[in-house]
Amino acid sequence: MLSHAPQKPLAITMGEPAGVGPELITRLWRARNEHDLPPFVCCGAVDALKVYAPDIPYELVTDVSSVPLVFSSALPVFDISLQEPVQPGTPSPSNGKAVIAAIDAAVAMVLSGKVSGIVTAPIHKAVLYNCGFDAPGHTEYLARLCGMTDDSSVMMLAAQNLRVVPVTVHIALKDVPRALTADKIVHVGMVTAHDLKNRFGISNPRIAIAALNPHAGEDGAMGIEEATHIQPAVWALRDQGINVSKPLPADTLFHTDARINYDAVLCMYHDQALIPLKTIDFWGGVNITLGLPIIRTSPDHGTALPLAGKNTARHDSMLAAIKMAADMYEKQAR
Ligand SMILES: NC(=O)c1ccc[n+]([C@@H]2O[C@H](COP(=O)([O-])OP(=O)(O)OC[C@H]3O[C@@H](n4cnc5c(N)ncnc54)[C@H](O)[C@@H]3O)[C@@H](O)[C@H]2O)c1
Ligand SMILES: N[C@H](C(=O)O)[C@H](O)COP(=O)(O)O
Repeated sequence: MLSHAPQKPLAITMGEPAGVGPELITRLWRARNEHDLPPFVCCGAVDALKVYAPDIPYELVTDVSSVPLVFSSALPVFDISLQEPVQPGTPSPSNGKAVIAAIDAAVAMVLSGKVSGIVTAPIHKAVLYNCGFDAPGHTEYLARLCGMTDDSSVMMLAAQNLRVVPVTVHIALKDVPRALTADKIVHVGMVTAHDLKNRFGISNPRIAIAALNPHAGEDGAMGIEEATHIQPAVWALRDQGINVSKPLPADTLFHTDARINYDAVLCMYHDQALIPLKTIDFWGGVNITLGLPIIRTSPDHGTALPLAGKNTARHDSMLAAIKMAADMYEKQAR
């Protein structure tokens, strides 16, 4: 790890302590040299980490500037106490506040320039909702912590040869048509084009637009949203110089040859985007929040509660999320 010694660290939030997050963080600290990982600090409860990896050295840090030095010999932890002991696989609502506090701490570190970006381990959303967390997920909560409105950040998931951006995210399917306004599609398209240029180095991003309805509405016979909202958004984005397609039938957008034609697809709802992505590369997929003044990545999987503590959960996606955050920071610093 000497090659990374002077590098600004990343902050990794522990996520749900009863899920697979803490186990993956400790496992990747052990494998830091094998994967040539940049230094990172875990924002979370050292007691949770010890449940999964009692045998590794930990060092509690309050001053993040020590992290690069500590990292080679111990896992640096910005410790946040839990209310209750961790039982792998069984989240405790009493620990919800600590889960949120870990995210708050990591964001404070990145906003003050002490870390280069944040990687978030998965949270158990239903548990957090029950203890007062009123954002749908990290994506919106991070916007709020950055002083922006919830709907200003944009979710993108990236895997090998595919990037998908859901325009509507964590809402019931029945509410999608109402939520899908031309303004929203334009906002998501503008943020996506901007960040593909500035954070991913794609000078003229090609953005495919998925239709909402079968056969892109079949001239109105199978739905009108293409004509009323999606096509007007396409015109508005083109007026801004953004390279977007017309609304395309979603069923033929994701096969191998189709994927060559674009750098990202704007999808109209959560599963239209995430099913192809997680089918093509569940293990390697990374969730990135666009539109923020900070770098944030995350594995594309959730808490996988039944696997927690068994040491069988795969770490590929968490590893890819760490590497992507480091790459994004390097690109930005150039
Ligand atoms: N970024 C996030 O915080 C985030 C992302 C997705 C889901 N979640 C939350 O996670 C919870 C569970 O959601 P879910 O069941 O839909 O998705 P999940 O990803 O936790 O699990 C889906 C399936 O994939 C498997 N899986 C997940 N991660 C794995 C890994 N690392 N290795 C091997 N197998 C793995 C699980 O065992 C399960 O069969 C929900 O509360 C959801 O809100 C959080
Ligand atoms: N929609 C994502 C998924 O299913 O993988 C996930 O819930 C991420 O949400 P946040 O990153 O906003 O927590």
